Amino acid sequence: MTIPRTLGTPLSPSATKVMLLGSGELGKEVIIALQRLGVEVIAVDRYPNAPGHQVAHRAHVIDMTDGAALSALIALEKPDLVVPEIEAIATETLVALEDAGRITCIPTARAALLTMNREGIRRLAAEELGLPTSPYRFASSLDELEQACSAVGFPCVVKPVMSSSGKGQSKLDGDFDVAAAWEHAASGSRVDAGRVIAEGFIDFDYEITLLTVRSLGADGAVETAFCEPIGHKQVQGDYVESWQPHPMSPVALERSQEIAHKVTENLGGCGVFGVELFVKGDTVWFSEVSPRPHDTGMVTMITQVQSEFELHAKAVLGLPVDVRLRAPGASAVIYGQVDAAGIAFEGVADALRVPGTDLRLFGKPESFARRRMGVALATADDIGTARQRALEAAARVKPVTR
Ligand SMILES: Nc1ncnc2c1ncn2[C@@H]1O[C@H](COP(=O)(O)OP(=O)(O)OP(=O)(O)O)[C@@H](O)[C@H]1O
Ligand SMILES: NCC(=O)N[C@@H]1O[C@H](COP(=O)([O-])[O-])[C@@H](O)[C@H]1O
Ligand SMILES: [Mg+2]
Repeated sequence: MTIPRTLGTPLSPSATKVMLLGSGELGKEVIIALQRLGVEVIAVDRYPNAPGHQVAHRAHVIDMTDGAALSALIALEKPDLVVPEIEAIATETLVALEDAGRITCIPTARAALLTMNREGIRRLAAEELGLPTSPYRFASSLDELEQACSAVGFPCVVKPVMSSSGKGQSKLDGDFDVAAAWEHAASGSRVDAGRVIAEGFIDFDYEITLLTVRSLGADGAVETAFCEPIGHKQVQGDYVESWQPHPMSPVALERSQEIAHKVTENLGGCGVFGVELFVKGDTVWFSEVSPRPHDTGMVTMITQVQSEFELHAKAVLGLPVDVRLRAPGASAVIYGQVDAAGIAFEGVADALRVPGTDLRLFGKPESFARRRMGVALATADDIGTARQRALEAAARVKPVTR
């Protein structure tokens, strides 16, 4: 791992160049944080005018799952750091380039490869690291899925091995649901691997994202820091609300940090990781991990001294980080609600009249009813009030067609 420890001037021969692979709402904020440090940023996504494209020095549109196209773009731009922002990338190409010493991938190319596919990260966590997870089986056909579901038992959750934000995911209450779940998984997979995971349903009290930051200390050794736990609510596998700090028993917090430490240490490198955990009483299960800022972590834009995006930008550049909470707060998602290009947002002023609130509108060129187009943020003295404020602000923003 080679992390640049001096920073140059953008658009000059001394520039420190960072390439984001994926430039959605999360990448946009990482780019803004990097720009503030005078980093030259190259934003890549699968479609033009992605949110991060709009704030970067240069933008490229490629199919990031095409290894040859990815390799050619990296050869053209020669970034000091390659920062994956989504999972659907030709990660084997990243591993090959990193092995050949041609790139430094954040946090590591192996982390990007393992977390792209649920099978990679689940087998690592459960079988190699011995972390507690839901029972699981993998299946590559409807027959295999039927056997997998009866092995893990009902209710269970079926997901494509390659998908995110709940796409292609179903909860099954009995064996009558299996064929529909197989079909749904095929439609929601981001790369058609024809493979799914069946997981036993965990009846948790609550779920959290534990943002875990690996950064370099003064002696050059990697240090691990944990943000306050983020609680969240998911609908159909997609986050709709998050808040920080989520109250936890000392034992559950300690177990969560132990799990997060083990998995992030194994994945290695520097940067922010979003460790997803299910909690019931003092029992904690590992669910999955993003080796990058997490959607539920958008709340940190209002709650923390340094948001998860600033933490990521600093950590990947080998700079010190500060994970302190500033105030309790919450986030609520603003969905597109309409299917149209170039939508407008009414009610923004009304939304910002809710005390303690702020907004992010991502600037996605095309809206879909269930596409995340923005987020409302709120602080308050307690998370209950912060959640109400964020929900109220989000509800006041009305996407309309123009
Ligand atoms: N085994 C399970 N038991 C109970 N609930 C589950 C289980 N698996 C998933 N869920 C619920 O579905 C949500 C989404 O699942 P998961 O994180 O695996 O999907 P994802 O598509 O990777 O989402 P994202 O990319 O947004 O993290 C979880 O946060 C949780 O609320
Ligand atoms: N759970 C992962 C996640 O939230 N990823 C974020 O969503 C964008 C894709 O949005 P889109 O599907 O609307 O283009 C990604 O680029 C990333 O910022
Ligand atoms: Mg998840």
